[in-house]
Formats: sequence, C-alpha cells, structure tokens
Amino acid sequence: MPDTMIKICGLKTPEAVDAAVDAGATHIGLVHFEPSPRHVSLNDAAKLRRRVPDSVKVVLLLVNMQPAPTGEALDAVQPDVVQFHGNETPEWLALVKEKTRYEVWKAWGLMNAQSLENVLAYESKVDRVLYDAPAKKLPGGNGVPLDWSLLREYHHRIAWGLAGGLTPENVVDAIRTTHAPLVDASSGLESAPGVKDIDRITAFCRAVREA
Ligand SMILES: O=C(O)c1ccccc1NCC(=O)[C@H](O)[C@H](O)COP(=O)(O)O
Repeated sequence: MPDTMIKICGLKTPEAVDAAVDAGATHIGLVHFEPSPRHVSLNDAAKLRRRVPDSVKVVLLLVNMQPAPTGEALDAVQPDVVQFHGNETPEWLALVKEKTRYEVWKAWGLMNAQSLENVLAYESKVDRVLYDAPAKKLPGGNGVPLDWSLLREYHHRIAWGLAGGLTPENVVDAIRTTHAPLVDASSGLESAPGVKDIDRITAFCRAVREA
C-alpha cells in the first residue's frame, strides 16, 4: 500500500511551512478566505508558495470566488492544486480543470451515505474529492471529525482524501478505519486558532507514517 499522503492546511508563516515540509508533508494548504483565522493574502500566499520545494505540492484554498478573482488568485499564487471549499458547481470546476494546468480538488461535507452518492456529480470533473465534516461556522477548518464508518469498505470512483478534526491522536485510527490515501489536518495542529504548533505538525506526520 503506497504511503499515505499528508496535507497540512492553514499555514500562515514561513516557520510553519518549513516545519510541515521538514516533517514530511506531501501537500501544504494556504487558505485565502478572509473570515478564516488561517486566511493569508494573495501576496503572502505567493511568498509562502515560493519557499516550498518542488517535491511538495502547494494547495490554494478558495471558497465561492467568482471566475475573475479566481483567475487572479491562481495567477498570483501559482499553486499546484486549487481546492474549492464552497458550493462550486461541477460545471465550473470542470471548466477550471479543462482551461488551466492546476489540479482541481473539491471539498465535500460528508453527512451520510446519500452525500456519498451526491458527490458523484463531480466524477471526471475534478482530480480529487476531499471529504470533510459538514460546514459549520466556517466552510472548513472546524476541527470536527466526520463519521469515518461511512467510508469503511466504500468503493471510491473518484480519487479522494480525508479531512475533518484529524489530530496526531486520532489519525492512525482514521487511516485504519478508512484506508484514506491522503489525510488533511488544520485546527487539530494548532495552539490557538490559526497558530500552528510545530510539535503537533511533526507528531501528526510521524503518526501517519506509523499507521
Ligand atoms: O482552515 C480553514 O480555516 C478553512 C476555512 C474555510 C474553508 C476551508 C478551510 N480549511 C480547509 C481545509 O482543507 C481544512 O484542512 C479542513 O477543513 C480540515 O480542517 P480541520 O477540521 O480544522 O482539520
């Protein structure tokens, strides 16, 4: 079984980015969504992006942006992946995938078996679906686990990843329950909203490798 990919999301500082890269993250996430405590400006995201080695993918995270600002954000940051974390339609994401060079991910709030069926509207329109807990005060980054049993023995038709309330303490169980090929964590690796804890980033990556 290939190693589980690791996305550390909501990074705002060079120190946190460097720590995630050094700890073995395969993806680092930059949130451009002003209501989030992890929001980074496009200028800061571009600076952080430039310090990431080619071996690690940079994911720019957007929420319900219109086409023109989406293009401006992608041009400014030049990520490897764009993750849409709002109510973006399959048609819009298929257009982004067709017209740009970016890997396209769709975050999907997983509530029940029906929501697992509903996400199939994005099949062949995105590169990966990131299953997360349903939106709460924020569309994501809420620190709430989803029901992993929904994914036990599920036959996935779209490349996927697991997010939602993952921590160094629960990620081994999450991987063993779901066999997620990628895990994503944000608030569970923080000492305060938006403040990443370097030791927790390191512990999370170590736990994933031991799963
Ligand atoms: O992280 C945020 O603040 C955020 C805000 C708005 C939309 C998405 C956001 N995060 C996206 C992610 O991919 C998070 O890593 C994911 O939702 C898991 O977050 P957490 O439950 O805090 O680990």
